[in-house]
Order: sequence, then structure tokens, then C-alpha cells
Amino acid sequence: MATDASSIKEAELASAAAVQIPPASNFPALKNDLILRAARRQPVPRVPVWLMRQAGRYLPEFRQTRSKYDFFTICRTPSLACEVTLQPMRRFNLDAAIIFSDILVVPQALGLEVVMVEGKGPVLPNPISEPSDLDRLRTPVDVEKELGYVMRAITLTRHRLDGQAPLIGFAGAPWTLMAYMIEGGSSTTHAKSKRWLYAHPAASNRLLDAITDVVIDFLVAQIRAGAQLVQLFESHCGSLTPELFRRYELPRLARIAAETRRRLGEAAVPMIAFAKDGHFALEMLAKDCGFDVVSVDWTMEPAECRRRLGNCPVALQGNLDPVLMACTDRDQLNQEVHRMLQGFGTRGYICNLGHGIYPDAQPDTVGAFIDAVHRLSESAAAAAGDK
Ligand SMILES: Cc1c2[nH]c(c1CCC(=O)O)Cc1[nH]c(c(CCC(=O)O)c1C)Cc1[nH]c(c(CCC(=O)O)c1C)Cc1[nH]c(c(C)c1CCC(=O)O)C2
Repeated sequence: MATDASSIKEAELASAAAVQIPPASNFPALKNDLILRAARRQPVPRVPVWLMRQAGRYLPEFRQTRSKYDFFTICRTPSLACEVTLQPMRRFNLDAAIIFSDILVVPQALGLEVVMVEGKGPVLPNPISEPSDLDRLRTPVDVEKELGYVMRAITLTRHRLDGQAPLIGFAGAPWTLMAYMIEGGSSTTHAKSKRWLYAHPAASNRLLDAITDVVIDFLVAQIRAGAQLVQLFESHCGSLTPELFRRYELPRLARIAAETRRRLGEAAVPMIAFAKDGHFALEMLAKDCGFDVVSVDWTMEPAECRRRLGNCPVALQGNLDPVLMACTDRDQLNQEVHRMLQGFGTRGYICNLGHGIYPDAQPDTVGAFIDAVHRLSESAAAAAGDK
């Protein structure tokens, strides 16, 4: 029998792939429901905290797993995706886990190739260029067939979390995914995809609708598989004008929230909308979309967000500058946490970063951040009379 490195790796992958997935029922009892209560604006004894992209390259254990497997192999192998999801949960006192996957699995399900290029990020070698390219999309998408591996990873992880904290499922928002599908990868201006919105409105609507249909089916399937909250990532919100956002994206976000909820009935879960650089869209997101939580980035002043929303029944999430996770000054960190807690308050608030964590984050600082949120919010919540 061959014992070289590649055959050992293949044997490891085969045994990871052979892990049996239990049924999506009889999940262990939840021991920490703080984030669910905060999303519903119920009183909490301390503010829940998790970090966008909390599983990833800043953790040595992730880099070790990643050195053995390609990025999408991890996503597509439920026991590996589960392991990576649990890595930050073992280290830190986090109030939620987020399933390891990527927003670009939806373009893959629609038939586009996506590869993760070392040092560059995601690349779509054959992007959509012309409206006639839309005929290449494989619609309608059977999400169980194309993305069933995500649902299996969710079910396995929900069991293995053993009730430590709720599990978050997610998807990319339609505009953000449309931009990747046209740009062919990351872009600073999104000029090609925005040009579509101006020059090809009918084709843009067709593409956005095709993505929206998959996103709804996908979120419903993730929740049925065990996701206890879901987050929609609108990472490219900031490249839209308010008018483009209102015309193209707002109705789709509202449809995603309403249809997901309607299809699930009693089984519906809280939904979070994260719109990076979406200052102009705060009121639209909070009042006209139907999400339970709006997640804001670090360019927004916490107290100003509350002031702008008045008594609108929405929870807020955010918004620490992720760069602080690479710093070592604990007084500065405590001050920033205190400022967020003062501005957002302790009710209807989920603490998080303003965007995903960067690869140069220090695990020790991440732990200090989580502990500071718990410690400082406990006294603030007690002072507000919340338990
Ligand atoms: C835009 C976007 C993507 N993916 C995602 C977004 C929305 C959030 C955001 O705005 O940052 C979402 C995402 N991507 C990943 C998760 C996993 C769960 C988590 O820990 O939050 C989540 C929630 C894993 C990942 N997705 C990726 C990595 C690193 C890839 C690697 O290991 O090589 C991880 C851990 C790769 C990825 N995937 C994407 C990019 C731009 C990149 C490369 C740059 C980067 O790493 O930030 C697309």
C-alpha cells in the first residue's frame, strides 16, 4: 500500500467524507439563547457577541486544516466544514457559531465555476458578460441537489455543538452575488456590474430574480436543516446609489424576508441583514425589509443609528473596527467596547465587528474582545434592570 503524503491525505478525506449525518431532529437542548433573545429585542443579562468570519485564517488550527484541503473541498465535506465551524467555539466564549461555507456557493449552484486563488481570493473564470450569457444559468436550481452538502454540514454541526450556542446559516444578498457573477471576482468599483443596472435593466432584473429564488430556497433549507438564525451578506451595498438600491435591491431583500418566513411558518427564525457601507440604506433596511436585525459597519456611529431609527422594532448588530483585533492595547479595546455598549444600549443589540475579521487578527485579542463585551455589558444590563 502506498504511504506517500498524497495517499495519506486522500485516506483522511475519504474518512471525513464517510462521516454519517444524523437526522435533522432531536437536536441537543440549547444552553445559551442570548442571541435569539437579543434578535427579538427581549431583555438579556449580557450582550451576545460573535464575529463575522470567526472561522478562518487568523486561527492556526484553521490554517492547519486548510493546508491539507482546497477551500471548496472543506465547504463540500460536512465533517470538515463542521470541524472548522467548531474551532473558534472551542477557543472562545462565543454566543453563536456560523456555518463554514461561502456566499459564492450560490453562483456555483447556478452553474458558474468559482475557484479560490491563493493570495487573490475568489475568481470566476467565465463570468456573465452579456445579457445573452444568462441563458447559461442552470435554473431552476434544486438546492438539495446542488447545495445539500451545506444542509448536511448544518445538521451535523447543530448536533455536535451540543447546545453550546445557536448556529447561524447564511447567504449572499442578490446584488452582492450579481456583482461577483459579472465582475468575475472581487472589484473595488463594481463598474461592470453597475453598468448592467443602468444599461440592461430587464436582464439585471432577470439575473437578480434568479439569484433571489435560489437564496430563498437555500435559506429555507438551511433553517429546516437546523440553522437557528440566518444572515444575509450585502457586502457590496456601498457601491450602489440610494436610487439603485431602492429600485433593484430593496424589493428583493423584502421578498427574501417575507417568503422565507411564510414558507417556514412556525419554524421561522430571526433574520439578520448586513449591508457593508449601507449608511444611506439604514432606514430602508430597518423599516421596509422585514429583517429582525440590521448589522452596521464601523463607519456608523452607534447612538446615531439608534437616533435615526427611533422606536422602530428592529435589533442592531455591529460594529467594532476589525483592525482592533490586530492590536494589543487592552485599555483601548475596553474603551471601544464601552462606547459601542453606550451607543447601542444593551437591549436589542448583538455585538459584532463592522465586517469580517482580517487574517492578521490576534486570537488573544479576539478572546479579550469577547470577554470585555460580556463583562462590561453585564453591569450595564443589570443597571438597566434586565436579567
Ligand atoms: C464577500 C464574501 C465572500 N464570502 C463571504 C462574504 C461576505 C462577508 C464579507 O463581506 O466579508 C462570507 C463568508 N466566507 C466564509 C464564511 C465562513 C463562516 C465564518 O467564519 O464567518 C463566510 C460567512 C469563509 C471564507 N471565505 C474565504 C476564506 C479564506 C479563503 C482561504 O482559506 O483561502 C474563508 C475562511 C474566501 C473568500 N470568500 C469571499 C472572498 C472575498 C474571499 C477572499 C478574501 C477573504 O478571505 O476575505 C467572498
